[in-house]
This record gives sequence, C-alpha cells and structure tokens, in this order.
Amino acid sequence: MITVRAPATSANLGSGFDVFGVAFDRPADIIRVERAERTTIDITGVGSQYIPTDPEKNTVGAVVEALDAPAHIEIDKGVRPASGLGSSAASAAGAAVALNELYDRGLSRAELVPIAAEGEAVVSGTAHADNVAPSILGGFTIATADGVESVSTDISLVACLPEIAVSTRDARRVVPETAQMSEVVETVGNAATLTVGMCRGDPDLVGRGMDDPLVTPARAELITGYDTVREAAIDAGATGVTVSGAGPSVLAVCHEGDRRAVGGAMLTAFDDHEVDARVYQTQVSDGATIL
Ligand SMILES: Nc1ncnc2c1ncn2[C@@H]1O[C@H](COP(=O)(O)OP(=O)(O)OP(=O)(O)O)[C@@H](O)[C@H]1O
Ligand SMILES: N[C@@H](CCO)C(=O)O
Repeated sequence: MITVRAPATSANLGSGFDVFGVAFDRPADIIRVERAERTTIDITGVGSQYIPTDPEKNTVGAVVEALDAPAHIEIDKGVRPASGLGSSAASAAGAAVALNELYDRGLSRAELVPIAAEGEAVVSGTAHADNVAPSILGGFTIATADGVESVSTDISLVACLPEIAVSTRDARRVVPETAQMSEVVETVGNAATLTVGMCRGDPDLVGRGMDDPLVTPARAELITGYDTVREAAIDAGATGVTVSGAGPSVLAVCHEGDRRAVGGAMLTAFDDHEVDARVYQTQVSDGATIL
C-alpha cells in the first residue's frame, strides 16, 4: 500500500486565470492505494457524502485510466469539495503520485501534472492544471500548454472558506468570452508583477499583482459579502485579496505577522452577512508527500 498526502491549493491568484497556483501547508487529502483487479473507491472525511465513488465520476478514476493502474483507492478528504481550495485536484494529484509509485511507472512530478489534470476535466469539463500543478510540485506554479514551472517561495496566505458551495463548472459559466485590450494589458502587467513578487518572496508585490479586471468581478458576485470581506482584509493589513480558484473561498496575501488579524477581519465580515466561515492561516508550501 502507498499513502500520499496531497495539499489544498489556490488557483488563479486573480491575474493568472487557469495558469497560476500555490500549494498550502494545510488542509490536505490523504490517498491510499493498493493494487487490485478493478478500481474501487472509498471516501471518508469532510464533504465525502457529496463525492461520487464511481470511478467514471471521481477525479481519481481518470488518473487510474491515464496510468493504466487499477487499484483500490481510499480517499480521506481534508479539503472540502466545491471550496475553491482545489479539493477535486488534491485527490487527483495524490492519486497520480501514489499510483506512479505503486506501479513503478517512473514518471517525473512534472509529467504527472497533465495526467492529474485529466481528473479536473471529469468535474469541470476542462483539464486545467492550475490546482494539480501546485498540489504535485509545491510552491508557486505556472501551468501552461507547454509545461509547468514551480518556484519555492515564502509568502504568507490566509484563506477564508464560507459555508457557501460554488462548483467550478458553474463558476466557469460566468467567465466572459471576450475582453477589452486595455483589460488584457492591465492583467498581463499584474501577472508579471505577481511573478516577480513570488520570486523575491515580496508580499507587497504579490498583492499588487493580484488585481484582475477580467474574471474576478463576475466570480465575486457568486460569493455573498465578497466586497465587504475583501475590504476588511485590506484594512487589517492584507496586501492583496482575490477569489480563490472558482470560489467561494477568498484568498488574502499578507506579511506573516498580519495573518491573524486578516483572518479575524474576514470572519467578522462574513458574519456580518450571516455567513458562517472558517479560516486557514497558511503559507506557500511543499507539494504531495509520500508518507
Ligand atoms: N476526489 C474528489 N474530491 C473532491 N471532489 C470530487 C472528487 N471527485 C469528484 N468530485 C466532484 O467535484 C466537485 C468539486 O470540485 P470543484 O472543482 O467544483 O471544487 P474544488 O475542487 O473545491 O474547487 P476549485 O477547483 O475551484 O479549487 C464536486 O461536485 C465533487 O462531487
Ligand atoms: N482555474 C480554475 C480553477 C478552479 O478549478 C477556474 O478558475 O475555473
């Protein structure tokens, strides 16, 4: 049996829609795999009642197919589904790393990224790799059609997860199909600024580079209280705030010493809108680990 811990992630970071991602140190999914004649899936943990065990419908099933690695797979969910914290991706990433080891396939971590991304196509219709890349490789990742880059960095994060469900499939329907050139220019500038900030470990630059006029405004409307939560986080010291992945989680970047205040302010702001929420004070961290 092989056991892997695959962390939650946040994709997009505002200006890097479908490209940027970061790994968290927690929460995480634990994936256990054992060789079997045919694939079966058991799921426990947070939100497990909402996740299909049919391999055709679970993200890990597509990974089994791609690696030709039938197995009995136990998924202990630490990352709530439909959270914007890469829940579906954590399972797919963990399964890719675990099955590669179990069947001795010899693929590199970077080679496992497009394989795990096949799992994302099962749930959202698109094989976007911006959550599976950081969950497998760790750090800040840039996933494009040509490959994936990963940078280790020391950036503090606060993710606030409200008791609202937003599915990636639904949130992709509100993404505009066209953009003004001025918005594209602004987004490219911000994405470049954010990348430099990650490479320098500079939370001010990362925060400045998170603004995005293209996708985030439409997504924010799916999250009750988003504008108030964003403002409260900035007032408490966040250097940048955006929708985490497809939402509903809200991601803030800040200096390490401000995490507690930022998290508290976000919780209070959601509470003002009568929305229960929980907060993860975290930082950009390592990817999947074989236990
Ligand atoms: N192994 C799995 N873990 C979690 N969700 C899964 C899994 N397999 C299938 N699903 C389905 O995927 C959906 C959740 O994925 P979705 O992409 O909407 O949320 P998320 O992964 O938390 O968000 P995001 O990608 O925005 O960070 C649910 O409908 C769930 O039933
Ligand atoms: N890039 C994806 C991440 C969520 O899975 C999106 O925003 O739709």
